[in-house]
Amino acid sequence: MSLDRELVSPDPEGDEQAIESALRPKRLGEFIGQSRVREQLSLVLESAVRRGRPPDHVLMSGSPGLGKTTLAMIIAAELGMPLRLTSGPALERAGDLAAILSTLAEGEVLFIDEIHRMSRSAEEMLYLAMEDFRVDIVVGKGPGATAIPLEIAPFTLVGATTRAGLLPAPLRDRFGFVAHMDFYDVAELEQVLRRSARLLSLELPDDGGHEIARRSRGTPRIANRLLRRVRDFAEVRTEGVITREVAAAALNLYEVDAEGLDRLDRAVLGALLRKFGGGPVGLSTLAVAVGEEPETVEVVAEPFLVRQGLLARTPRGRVATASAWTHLGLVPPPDAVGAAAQPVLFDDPAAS
Ligand SMILES: Nc1ncnc2c1ncn2[C@@H]1O[C@H](COP(=O)(O)OP(=O)(O)OP(=O)(O)O)[C@@H](O)[C@H]1O
Repeated sequence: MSLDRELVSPDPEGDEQAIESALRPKRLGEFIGQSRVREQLSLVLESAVRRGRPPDHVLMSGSPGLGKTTLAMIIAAELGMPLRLTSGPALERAGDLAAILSTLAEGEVLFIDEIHRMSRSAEEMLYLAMEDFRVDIVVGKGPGATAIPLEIAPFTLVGATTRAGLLPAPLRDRFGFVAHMDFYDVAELEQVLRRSARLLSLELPDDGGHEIARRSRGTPRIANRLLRRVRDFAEVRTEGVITREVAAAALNLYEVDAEGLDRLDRAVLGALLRKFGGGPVGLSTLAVAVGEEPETVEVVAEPFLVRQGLLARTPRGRVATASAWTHLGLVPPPDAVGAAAQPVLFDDPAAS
């Protein structure tokens, strides 16, 4: 079945997950943006194919929805190898990982999403597997425990993390290629949207695409999601064409503002300004104030707010910039961090 038919029949509204996966680019040539990562990766892959050997292990870091899973699938496709998917939280015990590693075929690509959330014992097993293609199976407990070495087939590990800083150095150092995925610019997101609109048979004039792209928080997954919400609006309330006005009206309805900030972003900024006078405030306190987990605030909201120059991470805690005050229609205090000032970008545990 062609991709178009798969998407338009019999029930295209039925399964958003299926649509999202159908919209994934399948080969490196279709992958939009991240030009440096694409070029570097294509060299790594091509030389591996020429040598007939699995390429070095690949680590990808970046915010959620920037295309890490998509790229892992592309790596396997470009190598012509199967892909096995798992995630850090699923590898609670070393045995969970051993069960996967011992059944990998030669050259297979193993993708571990959220690799920073793997258990310590699984992590230690992975060191040996990555380096020597071997695992030690421990039999028995206490002083009588014995490690039985088990050869595994040479494979390529692709790890993805939203928080590269949390990966222990011994693990990070075992990756031969590290790809830092950045937020996409508006023109790149317009390209993503044009491609998705074509696959979904939607009419998306350039001005409509531009309006959705600039509200997509630099993230393809959000661009595709907003496109689906705007499509709903266009189909129900208008003739179906996604003009700039239609896109703006739909996104206002879904509480995505002109800069792309959503409810969580505005809640974080609102709490920072109204409850803490613009900061500095620690991450955990801020998270409690908005009723979210610290990790959600830190991984989902903050990177975009920092990039937009609305929030700064400082050694003393999170601070709102002057632009944050104006964005929420408030008057910045005279000592607010200037919007032009460079935010201090580092994570200080003392500030959390
Ligand atoms: N470069 C790209 N070009 C076109 N579409 C893309 C690109 N990157 C991502 N997408 C789209 O965005 C969606 C999300 O991508 P993906 O699931 O790979 O992100 P992710 O970084 O793995 O996110 P998470 O870490 O939250 O799982 C995909 O369905 C895909 O269609």
